[in-house]
Amino acid sequence: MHPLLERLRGGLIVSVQVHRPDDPLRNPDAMARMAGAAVAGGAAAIRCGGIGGPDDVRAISAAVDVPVIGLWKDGREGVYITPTARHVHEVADAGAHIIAIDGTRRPRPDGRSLADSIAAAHDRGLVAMADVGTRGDALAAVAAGADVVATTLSGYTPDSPRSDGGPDLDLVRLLASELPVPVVAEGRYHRPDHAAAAIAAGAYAVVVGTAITSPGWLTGQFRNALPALPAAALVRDADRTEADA
Ligand SMILES: CC(=O)N[C@H](C=O)[C@@H](O)[C@H](O)[C@H](O)COP(=O)(O)O
Repeated sequence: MHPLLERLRGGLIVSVQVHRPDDPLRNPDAMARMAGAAVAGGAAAIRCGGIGGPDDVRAISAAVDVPVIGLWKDGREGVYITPTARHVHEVADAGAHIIAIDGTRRPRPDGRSLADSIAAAHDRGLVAMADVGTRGDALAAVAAGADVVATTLSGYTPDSPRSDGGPDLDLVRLLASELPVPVVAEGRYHRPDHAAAAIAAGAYAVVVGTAITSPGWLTGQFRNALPALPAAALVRDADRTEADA
């Protein structure tokens, strides 16, 4: 096993990404500070890049002393997580140690294969993490050379419907019992007991993103726990009369 992966065994990997172009935190320096805070809290590694791509990976790689799993989300449909070998090279140039790559069997925007993208990571001396949605994806990704498999895309691909909004622990359990490479649990681990359950299910490490690094999401959790505001308090500006102004 790659020595870098040894550092992740049993650990919490924190995903530091924004998900919307208009997120107020969409800024490489803000992301680097968020990553620093996660490391101070005990993160074994940082997963980062997302729609910020190489700029965020560069800022975070310079700011933290734990392994950096870099990715670049380019596009919104189909294969968009580090979708081609060109994206792999740019994330590698930005300083990532591990490259997260869409590891599904769907067609890629440049018509090339997952094996090509993994070979690009290996050419740079880096670890290739395949983000999969199903057992079939995972087996194909290992055959294509993936060093580690993550359950990131379970619930986000047409052949992996999301059942209840929670994490896919069944897939973690299945892959951990079958694959010859480490399996990382990722996707909708929103509570500490979810993360513990992932390790108990055989995950090598667990990634938590939204529940730690999205203040907007966290705010919504608290707001939604409060009783609904009375209708009178919900009058919108558009509903006000001139006399109100
Ligand atoms: C499906 C997809 O594009 N997942 C992305 C992959 O990097 C991120 O948007 C997620 O935040 C990340 O996987 C962590 O998951 P969660 O935020 O649920 O803890």
